[in-house]
Order: sequence, then structure tokens, then C-alpha cells
Amino acid sequence: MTKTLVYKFGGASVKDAPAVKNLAEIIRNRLRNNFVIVVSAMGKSTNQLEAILSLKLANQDFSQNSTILKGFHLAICSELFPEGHVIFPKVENYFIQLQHELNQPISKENYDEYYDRIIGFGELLSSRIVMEYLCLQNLLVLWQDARELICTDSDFRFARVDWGKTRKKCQAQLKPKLEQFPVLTQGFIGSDSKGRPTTLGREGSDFTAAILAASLDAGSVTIWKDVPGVLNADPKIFNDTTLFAELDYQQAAQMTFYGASVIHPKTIKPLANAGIPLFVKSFLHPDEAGTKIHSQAKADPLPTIILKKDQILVSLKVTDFTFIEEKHIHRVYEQLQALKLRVNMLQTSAISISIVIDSQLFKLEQLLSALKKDFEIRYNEGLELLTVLYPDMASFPQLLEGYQVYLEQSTRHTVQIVRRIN
Ligand SMILES: Nc1ncnc2c1ncn2[C@@H]1O[C@H](COP(=O)(O)OP(=O)(O)O)[C@@H](O)[C@H]1O
Ligand SMILES: N[C@@H](CC(=O)OP(=O)(O)O)C(=O)O
Repeated sequence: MTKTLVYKFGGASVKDAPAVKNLAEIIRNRLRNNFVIVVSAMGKSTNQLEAILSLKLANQDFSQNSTILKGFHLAICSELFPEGHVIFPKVENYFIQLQHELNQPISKENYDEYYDRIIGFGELLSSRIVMEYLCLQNLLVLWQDARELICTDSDFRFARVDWGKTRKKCQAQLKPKLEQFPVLTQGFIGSDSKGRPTTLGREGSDFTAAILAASLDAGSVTIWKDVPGVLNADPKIFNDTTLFAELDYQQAAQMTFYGASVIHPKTIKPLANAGIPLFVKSFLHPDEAGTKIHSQAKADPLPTIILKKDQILVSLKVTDFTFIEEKHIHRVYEQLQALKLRVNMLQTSAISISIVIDSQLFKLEQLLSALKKDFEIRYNEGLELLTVLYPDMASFPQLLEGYQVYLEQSTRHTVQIVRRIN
């Protein structure tokens, strides 16, 4: 039996009607059985849903935002479908359901659970539109609700996968369908043991593709992007980038750990464990090879730049005239863990601990209030964390020109700088 192929199309590859048409052409030339297509929300719809949630939380009017979001999806449909097509009432129906959810009360306490009930609408809409369009093009695919496959715990917004249950569902429910037809489903969303919607963390659709691939013992995963593959820096920020023809799992995982947003950080591990290759390819040039990530890659180390924006540097100084000890670090990590905050950089001195974290709604104030008894705290927001792997020291100073450096750390192959533009 042929092994399953998993394709993942992110927001950029379904951002408008021409993009959906392009996706259909990619599928047309590659369609076969044992084929899973994972799609994300269209364009920046998830950000727009987050904006609606923020307004709702602040008790402000979000009706205009909902209208714009609905108009955006209907305008795409008008370009893709003939008048009277079934997709139009389906889209309307999703917005009725969304409105119904938005009529429920929200508070800071139930925010994460509420968020997961709302935020997945982007994927539900997108997957319906793409599925109907493929069928209109005689590319028959079945629509599958990912929440019936991806089983998670109840850690809303950052749900952890129950691999055993998910595998069972994929083998029992998805595999038989795949032998008949290709299946199209959503990235990013799952459900907990009570059937409540959960999400895997922002940009988690790449991870969904990896979860499904591992659970189906797939042959490969391809994630289709608006870049030629994995480059040694983000081409939207840096010039003269170089494409990696191949990377081994460890190199790729390291890049994602430091924040190379082209691949979601959780994607590599399940694929590496199962020995499933990951292709990162351009949906604009689908016949080009892109980057192959697998275990036998022979890539020479190349200076690689990774930039993480919206960083907060928090400096915690001990107040009891002692020096930094394990107990202080433990205390800080305990709180970070409770708030599900990951440390992107850590530095200790005799009397202080400096940590760099992502900016996240409510989290900084919660961290400060939890630790204020033990430490004197100062923080700087709006910073960038620059990581350079295998730095080329001759060209390195250019990266700091015009920037104020807040924190610096280097090992043999890695330099990290926290900076802000002057
Ligand atoms: N090292 C890198 N190589 C290629 N692209 C990168 C890299 N680092 C960041 N990117 C960015 O990742 C983007 C693609 O990822 P993403 O926006 O998450 O895609 P999608 O949401 O469509 O799946 C590119 O447009 C590029 O700006
Ligand atoms: N739509 C979700 C999930 C996702 O993975 O999207 P994308 O594939 O466009 O990064 C988000 O924006 O977070």
C-alpha cells in the first residue's frame, strides 16, 4: 500500500482567491489516494479573530470587525464560485455560529477556553471554502473535522497532544477514508476529552501536519510556503539569503527553537522520531525542490540569522543581600511554568537574573505580581532577540549598527543579542 502524503497550506497560500486557485493547481498535479491536505485560516484571519476577542474582553463593540471578516471570506467566495453555490449559505452559517459564541460571557478567568471556541473559526471557514473549490474543480476531497482526530488535554490555547488517542482515531477513522479519497482538514485545532475545542498554539498548523503524519506512518510531509524553502535568514527582513537544500532534523529543530518562524517549533520532533522527511516548498514555484529535512542531510554550517520580535527583558534582583542561588532560579522558573511562559534567553549575575520572554497578553503583569515579593523587578518591552548561528564575525557588527544592545551572550557557535533600534 502507498504511504500517505501530507500537504500543509498555511495562511499565505490561501490568502485570496488567486492563492486558492494556485493551491488547486498544485493539488491537481499531485492528487492521489492516501493524501491528507491540512489548511490554516485564510491570510491573517486568526489575527482578526484575536482582535475581535480583545474587543469583546474590553467590552467594546466588535461588530464592524466581524462584518469585515465575513466580507473578506464572502469576497473570496464570489471570485471562486458561481452565484447560488452552496458555499455562500455555509459561510453565512459559520458567522451565525461565531456570533452565537461571541454572545456568551467572557472574563479573564475563562479567557483561554473561550479563545479556543472562537479562534478555530478561521480554519473551519478556510477548509470549507478550499474543499468546495477543489470539488468544483473536479478534485474530489472529503472534509474532515480535525477536532475529531487531534485529541488533546484541556490546556486551552497551548493544548498538549494525546498521542495514543490521536493515533487510534487516525488509524480507525481517517485511514479507511484515505484509501477511498483524499481528505482535507484543518490545522491548529483539536479537542479535549470532553469534546471542547482546543488549539495547539499560534501557527500550530505545521504541527498538525506532523501529528497526522506520525499517526498515519506517512511517507512525507510537505509544507507549502511563500519562500523557496528554509533560508539562512528571513528574506522579508534580510537581503542575500541562501537556501538550505537539506537540513538534518537537529539543525532544523535548533533553528525553530531560536524562532525561525518558517516552521512551527513542535513540528520536527514527531517527524524525526518516526523518520518521516519534511519538505518545505514554495507554493509560487511548486516544481522547485525547496528544502528537504531528514536524517541523512549533509548541510555545511552556514551563518544563520534568526530574529524574534516583541520580546520583553525582565531583570530580577534579589533584595535580601544574598547572591543568586538555585532557589532563586527555581522560584522564577516555577512561576514561568505556571504561566506557560518559555524563556528565550537567560543570564545570571551575582545579584540578578535576566530573562527574555515573548510578549503575551496579561502574562507580564501576572509574572510581576507573582515575583514582586522576592525580587526587585525592572523590565523593558518592545525588544528584539537576534540569534546568529555559526556567526561570520566580519559581517556581524552590521547587525548591531543603529541598535542599542541590552543583553549579549555567546557560545562557540551561537551569539544572542537583545536589541532595540536607536
Ligand atoms: N529562515 C527562514 N527561511 C525562510 N522563511 C523564513 C525564515 N525565517 C522566517 N521566515 C518567514 O516565514 C514565513 C513563512 O512562514 P509562515 O508565515 O508561518 O507561513 P504560513 O503561515 O503561510 O504557513 C516566510 O514568509 C518568511 O518571512
Ligand atoms: N491560523 C493559525 C494557525 C496556523 O498555523 O496558521 P499559519 O499556517 O498561517 O501559520 C494561526 O495563524 O496561528
